[in-house]
Amino acid sequence: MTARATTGTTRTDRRAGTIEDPPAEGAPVRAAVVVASKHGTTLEIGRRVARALGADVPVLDLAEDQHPDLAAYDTVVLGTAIYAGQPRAHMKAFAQIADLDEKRLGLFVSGMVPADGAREEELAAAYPPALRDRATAAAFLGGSFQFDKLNRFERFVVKRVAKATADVDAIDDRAIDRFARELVAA
Ligand SMILES: Cc1cc2nc3c(=O)[nH]c(=O)nc-3n(C[C@H](O)[C@H](O)[C@H](O)COP(=O)(O)O)c2cc1C
Repeated sequence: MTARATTGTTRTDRRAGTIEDPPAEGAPVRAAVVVASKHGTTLEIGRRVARALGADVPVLDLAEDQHPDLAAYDTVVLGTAIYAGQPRAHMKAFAQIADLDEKRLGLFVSGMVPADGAREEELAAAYPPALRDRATAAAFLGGSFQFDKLNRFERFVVKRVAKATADVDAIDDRAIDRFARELVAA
């Protein structure tokens, strides 16, 4: 499996397990965003978070069994999509073993449950308690349905559960800005 590391837009594939091109020597950038996305929305949110944090913040789309080396970064953001109330399995696995003790930490989830729904529960369930307790910023940042990316079963679930029959963009840019500001203010 390869990983995709990007800075805001598109970069070429990267070697699994590392973020190549750490910040250039002397550059002020010390943050990285690691996401687990199935259909691309969490990756897009990760890119927006990265842009809000500054120039040249890399975004890594985590692949299965991947353990990116984050030693070069003092600030790390983890983001995962939520399916059936659960985070992506490979983010769950990575969050359990990643060495993030010394990092300023941001945690987010991408989902489409409505505002009066289980957002806090989904966020709370997505990451280990030890990470949640010491996260500087943690937030539900919205999501989207893009029907052309969903398989037949997923379309069925979305129509049935979310009552959506066409694309919905509910990425929460205000929450993204707030999240990034909280993270850097600490
Ligand atoms: C089959 C299916 C199940 C989903 N289940 C949930 C859910 O339980 N809670 C939620 O908040 N969002 C749920 N969503 C919405 C996704 O989390 C949302 O579309 C997200 O932005 C997808 O991110 P991705 O494109 O990075 O995979 C579901 C979407 C699909 C297609």
